[in-house]
This record gives sequence, structure tokens and C-alpha cells, in this order.
Amino acid sequence: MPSIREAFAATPSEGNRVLAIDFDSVNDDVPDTHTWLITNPGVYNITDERIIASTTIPVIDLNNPNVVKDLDYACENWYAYQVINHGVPRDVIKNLELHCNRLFTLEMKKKLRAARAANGITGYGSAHISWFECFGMIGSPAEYCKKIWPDQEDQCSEFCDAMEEYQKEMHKLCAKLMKMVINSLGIQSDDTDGFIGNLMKNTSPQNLLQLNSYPVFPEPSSKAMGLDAHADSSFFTVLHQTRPGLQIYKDGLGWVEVPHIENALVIFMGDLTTILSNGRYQSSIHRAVVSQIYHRYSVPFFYGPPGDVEISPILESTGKSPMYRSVTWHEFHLIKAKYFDKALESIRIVS
Ligand SMILES: C=C1C[C@]23C[C@H]1CC[C@H]2[C@@]12CCC[C@@](C)(C(=O)O1)[C@H]2[C@@H]3C(=O)O
Ligand SMILES: O=C(O)CCC(=O)C(=O)O
Ligand SMILES: [Fe+2]
Repeated sequence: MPSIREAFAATPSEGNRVLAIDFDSVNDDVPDTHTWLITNPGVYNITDERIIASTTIPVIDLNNPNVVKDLDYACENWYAYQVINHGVPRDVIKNLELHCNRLFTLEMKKKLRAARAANGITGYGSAHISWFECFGMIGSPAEYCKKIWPDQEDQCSEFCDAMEEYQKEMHKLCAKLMKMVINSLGIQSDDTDGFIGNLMKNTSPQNLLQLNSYPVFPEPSSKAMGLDAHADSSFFTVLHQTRPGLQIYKDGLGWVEVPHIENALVIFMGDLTTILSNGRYQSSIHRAVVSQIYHRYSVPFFYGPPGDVEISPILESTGKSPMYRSVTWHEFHLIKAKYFDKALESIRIVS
């Protein structure tokens, strides 16, 4: 069975790959190419297949004066949490959902006009072993919109505006969260801006915004996976979900279902934060399952540094020697493509 990475790289435009499936044309019998039973055994050494609905991951109120402490607890113990009072206006989120739905309900032939290049990360893509399609963009999606809606300038600019508006909000929220993460890793408040400025080379990096779509799966949902177990390689990822379907893995518990809370956003710690925190905040292993009843959308914003900045452990709060060698995000993407779940292990300093 291919890894999610390989599946992800499969673009519908490549001749040697399975073509994008026209989700609407499948009634009951899903072809074998698109059924996928359980999480790839052995990936991330996952042994516990229990699904837990009764426990909830932390919900953090960003207006709470104790927010940094709450965040530290959540990052250290859960690796993922939800935030409320995050400051992203409701109408910006509703508009994002509207345009997400407009895009994915187009005919397949229109979506394919914006197909991503082989191994590219922007444009329309689908992974042939999951019941899943996505559209990625870095900054303005205008170039792709023109291909999708060649004669509909209005449609094009409305879509772009909605995406750019949401990206702006994501940058604001992520800058705020990043400060708190750095604070809770032991950098004094007075020094945080300087520290982050240095880390980000005083630029605001262009991060990837991705729209994910998981159409109704016509057979029992246990026969397919939407997006299989993985950790993101970002500092952290902010995710908006329209319906339940997200699960995070926690040792000793199994797969914990993340409830859909109106007006909340989900935050996952990513691999670069594992490095930055010298192993104190692990990256969150998560997956998305499909539904036989509803079409689900999710929108991750992968937040990280400029690609060429060296990321190395902050030692202030752990007092230990560095557990990982330093890497740039560019380099780490290559490492991740090669080693996937063993990527962090491969840069570990063995003493
Ligand atoms: C900016 C990113 C983040 C990527 C790579 C690139 C584009 C697509 C992202 C994902 C999305 C699905 C899981 C993952 C593990 C994958 O295979 O593709 C992610 C990966 C990463 O976090 O490394
Ligand atoms: O759809 C989801 O809830 C998860 C998506 C995700 O993990 C990703 O795109 O990296
Ligand atoms: Fe993810």
C-alpha cells in the first residue's frame, strides 16, 4: 500500500497514474482503487485502533488571561487543541465555505483545468487511494481561477477575494499563536518579537492554504479513509472543518474524535515545532475519515518559516542538549518525502 505522501503526489494529469475519479458517477460500488480499509499498519508505530468519542481535546479561549499556560498544557499533552475567540470574523469563514463548495461541486473537467503539476502543491489534486480531493494555493489563486472560469471574471474575483481575505486572517492568527508558543517555550515576553523576527528573517512567509473535500462515500465508511495518518511538517496548522471527521492519535487512548465546534478552529502542532521545542511538543498524528451521509470540507493553513531558514531547538525550557540537528523547511520537505513517519527520527542527534 502506498504511503499517503505517494498518494498525495499523484496528480490527475499524470499519464501513468489512476485518473481522478468522478465522485458523482459512483453509485454503490466503489472501485478497489478508491477503497482503503484501515490506517497503514505500522506507520508511526500505531498499535491502538480504538476510536474514542468520549474524551475531548482542549478548547482554549484566546481571550483568557491564562492562555499561555493553557496552551503549554495542551501542546505538551495533546499536541492538538481547538481555539475559540480567535478573532477570525464569522463572515470570512462563511464566505470561505461558500466558495469551497462552489469550487468542488463543479464538473470534474473544469476542476482538471487547474490540475497541479506533478509533485506540485498548488492547484487541484486528488490522491487516488483516498476518497479525497483538494485545491492548494500560496497567496492569490488567480492563475488557477482564470483556467477554471475563463469567461467568468466575477466568479474568479469573488473566489480570489474570499481566499485572500481568509489568508490575511490566518497570518494574523498564526502570528499571535506563534508568539504564545515561543513564550511558553521559555523565551521571555520582551524578547519574543526579536526572536520571531530573527526566526522569520523579518518577512511574513507565504504559506500554503488548502481546501480539502471529502465527498459522500457511498459504501460503509469503514471501507475507506479520507486522509490517512500523518503529521504535518509545519510549525503548526490551523484547520477549519465543516463537519466531524477528524481524529487525532493519542498514546494510550487511540484515535480521539475531534468534535465539530461552531466558531472554533483546530490547531495541530507540526514537526518543526517538535524540533523547535526540543521534543517537548510532539507533532500531532491525525487523520480524516469519510462519511456515508455528508460531504465534508476542511481547510488547513500550514504555517511555517521561510523555506531557507535553519530551524534548531530552543534550549531555554528543557535544559537538555539538542535532540535534533537544524534543518530548513525546504530540506525537511525532502526528508519527509523520503522517510515520512520516520522523518524526525532521521535528523535526531544520537548521543
Ligand atoms: C506545505 C505542505 C504540507 C504538506 C506538503 C506540502 C503540501 C501538502 C501537505 C500535505 C497534506 C497532507 C499530509 C501531508 C503530510 C502530505 O503528504 O501533504 C502534508 C504535508 C506536510 O505537512 O509535510
Ligand atoms: O480533513 C481534515 O480534518 C484533516 C486534513 C489534514 O490533516 C491535512 O490536510 O493535512
Ligand atoms: Fe494534516
